[in-house]
Amino acid sequence: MNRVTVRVPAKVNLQLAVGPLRDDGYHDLVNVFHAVSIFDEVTATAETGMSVRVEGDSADQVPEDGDNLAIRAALALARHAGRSYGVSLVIHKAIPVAGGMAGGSADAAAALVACNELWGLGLPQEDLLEIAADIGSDVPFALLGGTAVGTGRGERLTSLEVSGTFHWVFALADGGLSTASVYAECDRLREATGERAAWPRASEALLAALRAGDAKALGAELANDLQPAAVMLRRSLARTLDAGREHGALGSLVSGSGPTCAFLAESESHAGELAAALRGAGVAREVITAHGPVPGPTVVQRADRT
Ligand SMILES: C[C@@](CO)(OP(=O)(O)O)[C@H](O)COP(=O)(O)OP(=O)(O)OC[C@H]1O[C@@H](n2ccc(N)nc2=O)[C@H](O)[C@@H]1O
Ligand SMILES: Nc1ncnc2c1ncn2[C@@H]1O[C@H](COP(=O)(O)OP(=O)(O)O)[C@@H](O)[C@H]1O
Repeated sequence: MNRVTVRVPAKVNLQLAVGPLRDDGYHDLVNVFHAVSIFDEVTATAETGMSVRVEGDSADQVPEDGDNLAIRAALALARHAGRSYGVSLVIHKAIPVAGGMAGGSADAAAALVACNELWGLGLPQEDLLEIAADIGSDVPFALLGGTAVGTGRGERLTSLEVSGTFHWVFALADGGLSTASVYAECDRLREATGERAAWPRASEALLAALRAGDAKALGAELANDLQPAAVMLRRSLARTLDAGREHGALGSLVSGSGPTCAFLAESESHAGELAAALRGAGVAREVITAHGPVPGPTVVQRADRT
């Protein structure tokens, strides 16, 4: 077998509590991650060198060199194994780029899973999680999927118990936002307003809503400390969020560092109606529906190269 294809989901953050800036330039977080049914696919084929090609939505905005997070993941795995393996990676993108839905982290996680299998390494999840944390704060969750709370810079994970399925609408924006700039804007706003960053804590009400599968209660608890910063950097998001509330979303928030906005619906049919209303309101480049939680990276095809 010399070709493996892995499907990997996007995430939305249900709670993102941002603590003070640390000496290493990161922030301590309570980050409740939730994997949703928008998927990239990464195909890894055995080759002598390392290469990456990107196809699909906004492929032109993704680097096809050593800056690509999937290639960085493959290199880190080869280094961990102590061998100079090669691989050609083809990424089919559907997750919005620089949209606060961790598409790059998802591709890195998919590359770890695909190359672990392609190269016959058989490394346990524990080792992959450690390699993942060195690539980016969101990459460990991208390996795990489902719903989980991340502490530290988001890399220390505990899976959460969730009942049922939640139905979401995502409003995709034109262009992305840089994660580092949004954290920096959050610090700037706090300094300007004299607000002291509290030590981040998980919301018990949010965790209870997840356990109970109670969409209404979850909608009321959605919270993102990066939202004011994302809205400050992209003023049009305020109108997008308002439109979701006006059209009956149970809860609305910016996903992570944005600019994608997420709206929680009561049911699959409500999500369809809400999506149609948001399209009609003209407040987004594109509006899509999805559900969560979904599992992390999944091998969808193993084949011999033809
Ligand atoms: C905000 C979140 C929410 O899940 O993701 P996105 O919404 O961008 O996808 C994450 O915290 C992003 O995680 P990730 O995109 O992996 O960030 P990293 O590559 O580790 O860091 C990029 C930059 O973000 C800032 N950063 C990141 C994580 C953290 N806990 N504190 C930070 O201050 C730092 O400035 C860092 O240099
Ligand atoms: N495989 C990849 N997919 C998407 N972006 C990538 C990838 N590898 C590197 N990047 C870079 O990472 C940046 C942030 O990507 P992404 O993970 O999509 O957004 P976010 O951090 O907002 O969730 C992009 O602007 C791009 O330059």
